[in-house]
Amino acid sequence: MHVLSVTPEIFPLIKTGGLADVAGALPIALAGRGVTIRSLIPAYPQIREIFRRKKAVLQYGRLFGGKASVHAVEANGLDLLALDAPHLFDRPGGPYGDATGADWPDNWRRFAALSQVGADIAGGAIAGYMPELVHAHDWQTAMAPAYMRYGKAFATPSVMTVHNLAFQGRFGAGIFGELGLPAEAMSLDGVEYYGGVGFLKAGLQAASAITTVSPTYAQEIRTPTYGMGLDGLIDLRADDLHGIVNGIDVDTWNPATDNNLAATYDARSLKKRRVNRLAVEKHFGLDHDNSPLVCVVSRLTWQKGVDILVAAADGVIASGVRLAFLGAGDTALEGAVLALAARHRGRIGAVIGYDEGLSHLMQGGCDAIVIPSRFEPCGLTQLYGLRYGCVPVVARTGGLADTVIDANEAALSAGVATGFLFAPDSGDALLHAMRRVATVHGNPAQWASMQRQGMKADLSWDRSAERYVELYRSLIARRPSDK
Ligand SMILES: Nc1ncnc2c1ncn2[C@@H]1O[C@H](COP(=O)(O)OP(=O)(O)O[C@H]2O[C@H](CO)[C@@H](O)[C@H](O)[C@H]2O)[C@@H](O)[C@H]1O
Repeated sequence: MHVLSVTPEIFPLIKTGGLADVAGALPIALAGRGVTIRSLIPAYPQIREIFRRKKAVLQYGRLFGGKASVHAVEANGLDLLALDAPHLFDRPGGPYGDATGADWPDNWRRFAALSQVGADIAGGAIAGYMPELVHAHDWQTAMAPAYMRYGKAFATPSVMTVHNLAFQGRFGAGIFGELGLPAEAMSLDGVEYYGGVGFLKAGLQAASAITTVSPTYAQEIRTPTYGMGLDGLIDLRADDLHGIVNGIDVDTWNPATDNNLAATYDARSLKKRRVNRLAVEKHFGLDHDNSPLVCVVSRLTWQKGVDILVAAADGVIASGVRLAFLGAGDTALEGAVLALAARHRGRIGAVIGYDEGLSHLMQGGCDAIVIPSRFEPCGLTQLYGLRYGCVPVVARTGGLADTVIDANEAALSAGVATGFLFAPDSGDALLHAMRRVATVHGNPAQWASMQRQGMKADLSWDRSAERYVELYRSLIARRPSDK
């Protein structure tokens, strides 16, 4: 089975969040199951470096305002098709904005171009390569199914995965003329969205199937509370909606072999985590004591609810817990976290920035990881936490609710608890959960048993990979007229 994945990020080459982890892991997880995935990604500066001398497999005299070409290259075990369009992608800064974090004003053009090329490839634009299905990720590539629908590849099935409904790619109606779509596409069942153009909306409408990254979130987004304006459309497509929980790369995230740790360990040698804890304490300027050390590794945005934790922090510290923050994002939230650390010297530490290695050390050294998200499609950091014996303390929402077993009395006595759940969007509930953390942590045998229980969980891609294969297979088997 040949699948073209169209993605704006792919781990380990370019990552701003969890989408990259998933786009990077799926091709490898599916390779042993008879599915060959090629990934089309923009040639950002760091990607350009790896294909310098490769011949183009596809060329455009003009693609959204400039010359472009597609280059096939293998890197890190991934089969990549890099879209080199220097006028769109060869810029300093991040994939979506400049160094200050401000979005590029032509993002609609950049990601329409990526999607258009995906649809062209689906239509046979690369000699000798004809994908049987296209898999798009989030708004940045959501126009691929739309371009397919109105172009040559109208009969090729497509999957639209929602990693984050909060980013929808909404633009003014004025861009429509430049998208190169037929006039009829500017309609309710096309790309039109509240009078403008909606990229994600267009993808959700056009794709043969929609997936999101956990069963609970798949149900949540059919409701106004979580649907962010798209619930009506998603609910209409409920028969084509699938919730497939993310796996993790259990080789990259393995405490027994992880080079980022001061000491490696496994479920039988949990005591060695102390060495990592000491390293975290040093790095964050925290007191050395036996109180629970709880970390945050997160983008600092409204979604992640870190502001709720900041507001409840005085109470959290009073309950005897220490906090270590690693995150970047909203400037105001970054400032609030730094101010908190200054106010609770020794009890709260903060590093503002993105540091993959440090995130591993924190999972390997902290006692728990707190994730107070307002909504969470799946969440990966709680899965890394489970794998590393860093007990997840999570809001009961989306994928967090699907992957953590709360340490209530019944679960504790049955020995099946793996973490702590609390009602989302509530500082009181969060504080109560932290108090429970402090209590259970005070019983080392019980705590260690929870850690081991989490470490036993199967977090690999095995089961979910099988579900993607089944979905791909069923879509490919459908007649085009059933689409
Ligand atoms: N400052 C920092 N330094 C180092 N590493 C950092 C970091 N901040 C975040 N990370 C890392 O980035 C990734 C974030 O993954 P998440 O699943 O938490 O969220 P994200 O919201 O980006 O992804 C969206 O897509 C994913 C994938 O489908 C869904 O799991 C999720 O719910 C959805 O919101 C993790 O690998 C984490 O370790």
